[in-house]
Amino acid sequence: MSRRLLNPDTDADRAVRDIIGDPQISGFTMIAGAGSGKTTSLVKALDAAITARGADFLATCRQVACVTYTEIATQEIEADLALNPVAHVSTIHSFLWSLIAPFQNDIRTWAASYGPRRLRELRDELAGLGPGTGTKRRRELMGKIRRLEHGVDKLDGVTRFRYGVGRNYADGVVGHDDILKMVPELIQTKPLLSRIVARRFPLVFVDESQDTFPEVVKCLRHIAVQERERFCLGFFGDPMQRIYLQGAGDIRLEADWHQVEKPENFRSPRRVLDVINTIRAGGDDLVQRTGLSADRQRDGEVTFFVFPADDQRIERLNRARAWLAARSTTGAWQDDRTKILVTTHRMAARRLAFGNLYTVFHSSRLSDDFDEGRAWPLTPFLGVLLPLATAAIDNRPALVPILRKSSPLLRPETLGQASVGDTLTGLATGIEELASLLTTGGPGTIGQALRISRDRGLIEIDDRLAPYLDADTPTEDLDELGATLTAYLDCDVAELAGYAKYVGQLSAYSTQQGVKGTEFPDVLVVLDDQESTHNQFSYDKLFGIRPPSPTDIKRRRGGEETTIDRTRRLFYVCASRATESLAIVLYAADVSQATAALRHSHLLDDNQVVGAHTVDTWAETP
Ligand SMILES: Nc1ncnc2c1ncn2[C@@H]1O[C@H](COP(=O)(O)OP(=O)(O)OP(=O)(O)O)[C@@H](O)[C@H]1O
Repeated sequence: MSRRLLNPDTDADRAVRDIIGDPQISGFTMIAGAGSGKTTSLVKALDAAITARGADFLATCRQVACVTYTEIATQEIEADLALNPVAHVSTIHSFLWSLIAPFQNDIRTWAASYGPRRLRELRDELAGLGPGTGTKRRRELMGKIRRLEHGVDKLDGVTRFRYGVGRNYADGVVGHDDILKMVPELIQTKPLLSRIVARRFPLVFVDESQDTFPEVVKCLRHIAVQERERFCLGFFGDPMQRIYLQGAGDIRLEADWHQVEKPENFRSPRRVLDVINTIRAGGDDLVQRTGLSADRQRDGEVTFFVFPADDQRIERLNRARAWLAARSTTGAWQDDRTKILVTTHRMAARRLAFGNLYTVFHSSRLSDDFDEGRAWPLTPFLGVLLPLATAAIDNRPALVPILRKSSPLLRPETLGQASVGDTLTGLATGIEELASLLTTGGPGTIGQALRISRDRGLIEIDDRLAPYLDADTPTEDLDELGATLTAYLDCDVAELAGYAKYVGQLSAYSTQQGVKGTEFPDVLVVLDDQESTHNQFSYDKLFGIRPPSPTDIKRRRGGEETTIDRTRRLFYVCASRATESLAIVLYAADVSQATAALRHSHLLDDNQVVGAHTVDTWAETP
């Protein structure tokens, strides 16, 4: 049985079980604070549905659907349910695609109508570009228009549509953005589709409902209203944890829907709970109390640091961690249990020493792929060369399976061309050279590592990169990709290790937006407006260190969301991830002003503020 299912039932769990067994109720919301066990209740609701109706569902090809926000959340919930086939757990995009994929003609008709609509928008945007807009944006738009025109022309010839990240109608690929528009539009205009969805998935539960796209919420609501007695829809979420601007936030109740309360917090120790209740108080009036029995509830540790926003940021953060570890009474702040939350990937890149790689890819079209660890120029390192270098040192038997997949010398058609002994000796030499370059962190460039790998037959170089590997490649007149690749090849190999750890989620660093839904024993939140340069958020404004801008004031007066609201929610998500110890590090232009502002915020009531002097000098104290 899974960890989540082992938790005792709460009143909310019992209420949900009653609701999903009652055909008169077509929906419910469980809107509750951080750590209240919403995901736990969701898993219990799925389990209850499987127990009550699983055999019937299996016999009639029906399932209970659970819609998650991330792929990781999908895997966790599937594991909680031991991959039970009655549950259909998937991200929102996959779920929507599974609803529409059988209706290929409807997809074609929709694309034939949407394509020209989108083309008009793109052409209008291109025509409206001012003389100040760079050629890059102009070219991008022209490329998009060309591809879409071609795609619309080829729609009739597509035999089967499939779902991919980027739209490519000519190849039958319906993109991420299409799915979010197409499925809600089709469901709301074709009554038969609502009926078919309700027939196939009589129960649909949505996790993280606050960040679900409003159009998706609307279309699920439409099914619940149309198919009232055959369908039940449950939303689990917390508006205070909305991270994405386009999220639905609050969910309005239909007349027959129930609101299930869940007032407890099962995650945060006492001091952390006080802090998150204080953060939340500025946004709404939800106050959580602990759901843990007295013998399970701990005090926890909360520490605030205020440091000057100077060039000692990284060193001081390391000193603060060492200082915390030396003082913790619970064994907190060891490397393997600490999570450090920064606002941008760039901040993590600097701290994990891959700042140059970051800069190179962030001035290119591959920036999103870089952040997500799937930029094609780096794939040889992540997939083959770094694992080879590691295996060369401590796991030599692992070398052969890797090489079998990567080395052109070990393909059946090439194997006969040289003696096996010579081939293996050549590969072994290549691995030694590569490992010594990569594991000692150079000195050497990425280009050097790739040349060794190519010349020794460890890998084949991608055709798009190959021309740039040789010294005589002209460096003038490079296009954007050429400039990126040339700069990439010049980066130091030492940068690869930190990058691989970061994208493999093996480092202590995460972005603040990326940790929603998770929890860690020790959480250190870095608040640094200057370094993050993220204009969506401002901790200085949240704490009153900087005044709100005229736009903030105007928006607040108009009842619209401000930077301060967004930042409060982000801060709430971060602080509520800690199960034992929480540290907040605020970097400030004026330390005494920032300390005074923190005191004013009541966050410090029970907690101490530590300054730079303390962490700079403590190690010297005998
Ligand atoms: N009934 C319960 N009794 C004891 N512990 C529980 C109970 N329900 C949940 N927990 C524990 O509380 C923690 C938070 O649970 P969960 O992740 O389900 O909350 P959540 O509301 O989805 O969190 P968040 O919205 O902050 O991501 C987990 O460690 C979970 O095991």
